Amino acid sequence: MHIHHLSEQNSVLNTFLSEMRNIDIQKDSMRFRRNIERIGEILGYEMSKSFNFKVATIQTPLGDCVINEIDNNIVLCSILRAGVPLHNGLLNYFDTAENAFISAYRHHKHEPESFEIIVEYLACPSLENKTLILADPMLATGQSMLATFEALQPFGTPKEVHLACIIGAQEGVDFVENHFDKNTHLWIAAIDEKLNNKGYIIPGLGDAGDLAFGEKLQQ
Ligand SMILES: O=P(O)(O)OC[C@H]1O[C@H](OP(=O)(O)OP(=O)(O)O)[C@H](O)[C@@H]1O
Ligand SMILES: O=c1cc[nH]c(=O)[nH]1
Ligand SMILES: [Mg+2]
Repeated sequence: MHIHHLSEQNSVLNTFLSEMRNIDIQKDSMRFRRNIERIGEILGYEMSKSFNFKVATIQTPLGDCVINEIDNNIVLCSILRAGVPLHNGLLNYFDTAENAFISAYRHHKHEPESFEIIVEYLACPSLENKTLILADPMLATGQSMLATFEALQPFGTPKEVHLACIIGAQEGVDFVENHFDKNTHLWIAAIDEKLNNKGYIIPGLGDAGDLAFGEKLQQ
């Protein structure tokens, strides 16, 4: 797996990450969503450098201009709920991408420490020979990412796969590295130390879906 750990290099990305983690600033859900979206834009920009480009000639008002254009057919798939603002950020830059949505949520069974991943909703175009971007801000155990990828198998074989995340636990990064093809790219803003016994990333930021959209009742 090609791991691109973006906060290894200092940039304005650190400001957005810091605001998302900050227990006071993260209470502003509009800013929290906007920071996810802004990081989505940064992930998209960095990812685009690995795409294929083709030479094209466009006309300006003053003459012909030869430029390199992205030559990938992109399908952007995000995992509900917290993936929605990340999806929007990526779509701000890949504005002609096709789109897929999938629900994958943790269903806590009897003990709070144990959960299973439930996939219920899936809307997806053909993935055959396309560039698939799987977007989810949090990569904790990595199980949602893998469950999503497996649920997408009937829609075709993508030419390349990119995982777009904001914060991952080292354990989740290792998990996707072990379960995805070695040519897969992981674009991730920060890699944190560990998971706690409820599967939350430490230090992480808390529950990204709840911070973005409010707390939900457990089913
Ligand atoms: O790597 P994993 O251990 O699978 O955990 C990561 C998942 O947890 C979060 O979603 P959550 O289940 O909280 O749903 P939500 O976005 O609706 O809050 C997050 O957005 C990922 O989808
Ligand atoms: O730390 C975590 C783990 C999973 N999902 C979140 O939103 N946060
Ligand atoms: Mg959540």
